[in-house]
Amino acid sequence: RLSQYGACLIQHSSSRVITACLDAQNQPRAGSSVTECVSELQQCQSLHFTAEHLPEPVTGQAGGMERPACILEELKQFVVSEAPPTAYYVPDFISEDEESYLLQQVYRSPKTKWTQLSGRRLQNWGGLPHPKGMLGERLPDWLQTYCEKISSLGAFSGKTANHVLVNEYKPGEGIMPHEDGPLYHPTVTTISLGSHTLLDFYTPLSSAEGATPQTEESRFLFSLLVRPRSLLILQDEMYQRLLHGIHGREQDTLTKKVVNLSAAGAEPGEDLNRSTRVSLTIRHVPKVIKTKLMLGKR
Ligand SMILES: O=C(O)CCC(=O)C(=O)O
Ligand SMILES: [Fe+2]
Repeated sequence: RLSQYGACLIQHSSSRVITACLDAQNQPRAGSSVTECVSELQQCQSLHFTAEHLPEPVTGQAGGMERPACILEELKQFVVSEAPPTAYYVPDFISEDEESYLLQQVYRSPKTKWTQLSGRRLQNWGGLPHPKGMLGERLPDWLQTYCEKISSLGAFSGKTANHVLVNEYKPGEGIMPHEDGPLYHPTVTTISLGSHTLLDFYTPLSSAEGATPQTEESRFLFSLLVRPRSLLILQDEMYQRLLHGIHGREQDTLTKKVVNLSAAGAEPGEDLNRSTRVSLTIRHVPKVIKTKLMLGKR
């Protein structure tokens, strides 16, 4: 379907919806043309079609006013309404069997895939994001499957995720407050394995001159409880403005500052002991330099 804005919405037989020429909020990007939409759709790694497959653009009053459905429709029930726009928390996104399988694959990877950092270790899959473009590397099937599954929810506006960071945190380990930055489509999706954690959110450092020095404590806003097997999706302000981090603790006491307690099936006052948590951070890097090895494949 083509709206008057030139946004494409393709409904697959499998009920997967793919869009092009939409912005991060899934609103039609003003002025996008049919040619642009076709070219964006062709870049969609899971799709192969040409302009012939597209219907004639809808013009005139009658059909023209209609807006394409938001592709995150089925996710709306999972919005964390107490957080700024937009966080989706999906408990039990994967089964226990899938969790064991994914952990098995993570620990089966060659030792050389791990990079030890202070406070965690990580595996990088898909290539190293770079301002000039990422030298794309084919993802292993066990990650590709989940990239496709999450992308089919519309998390990346019709694009398919092509980059995965695997982080491993032992109890007491964490990650400093940071932004994920501009090399990614502004959506981050995370599957948690093995243990819960609290993801903490912070206001950015004020750049105002003469502002009183801000501490991490004064910039802290709230936390999200992420349970094993859950999926977390962050976009809009949650991605673009706030910083996120994980405090290195061995135990978490849940307070009202954890804004998704009920969705995560927890109560204020509860204590949770951390064990080893492995997270899959799944994102889309728009700028990719295709290598010979990738051409003709995905
Ligand atoms: O482990 C997590 O959930 C967060 C990881 C993260 O923030 C990152 O890799 O950028
Ligand atoms: Fe991050």
